[in-house]
Amino acid sequence: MTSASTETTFGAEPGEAGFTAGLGKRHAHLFEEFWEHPFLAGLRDGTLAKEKVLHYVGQDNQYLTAYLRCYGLGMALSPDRRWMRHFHDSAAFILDDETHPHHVMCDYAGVAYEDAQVERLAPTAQAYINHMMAAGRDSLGVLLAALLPCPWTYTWAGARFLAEARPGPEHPFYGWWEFYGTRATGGVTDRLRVLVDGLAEDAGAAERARMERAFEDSCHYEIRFWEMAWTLEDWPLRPRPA
Ligand SMILES: Cc1ncc(CN)c(N)n1
Repeated sequence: MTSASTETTFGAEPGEAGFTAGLGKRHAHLFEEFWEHPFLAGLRDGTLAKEKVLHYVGQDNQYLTAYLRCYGLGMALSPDRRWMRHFHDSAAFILDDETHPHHVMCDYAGVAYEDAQVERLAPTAQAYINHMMAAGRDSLGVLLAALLPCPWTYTWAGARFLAEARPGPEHPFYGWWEFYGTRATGGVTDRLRVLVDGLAEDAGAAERARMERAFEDSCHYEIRFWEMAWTLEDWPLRPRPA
């Protein structure tokens, strides 16, 4: 990508005819599946079992740590300082702001944030992380396409729930929905979409196809991440004969 096109892709709104708009249309069914998953339904109606919430928080903290490492890969692939500024600011958002939804969940479960942390990754969280890290060994476009469903699915669901249900502060997960559903957090998705659109414009057909596959796989992983928390997924061993 040239620095001239970098200039035009920072800070704008994603276009309706851009690459990511097409991704959103072609993979809309995955967003719906994400929305309908019982874990997210439980976040909507406030009935989630506390142990599922805590399983999610422990795994998600590790996931976001790995996501930050992917920003490090992005930093290494950055063609100029504007891109570096993007990764720097995005990392600060995760480190300083995105701990808030986890605190909301820990309050719900009545457990201190520090006590909700785990070291061992569940299979699905590990697989999602491996997928993002592999994308970081491809190109900046493939990396960012793999990273895009993370903010996009959550901010899309957050805005939808706030608009449809208008939850109040008495809702047990109000702070979680409020965080992901506000326009400020939605801006994270918009900025990333603009960057991916710019990279896709400059990419050849083969790279664009890898970008789409990386995006689609991450959408699947987002749904599986709910499933991991819902089923308390671990590394089970089959019972061995005595
Ligand atoms: C797995 C996952 N995906 C997305 C988000 C929202 N950034 C998150 N916290 N965790």
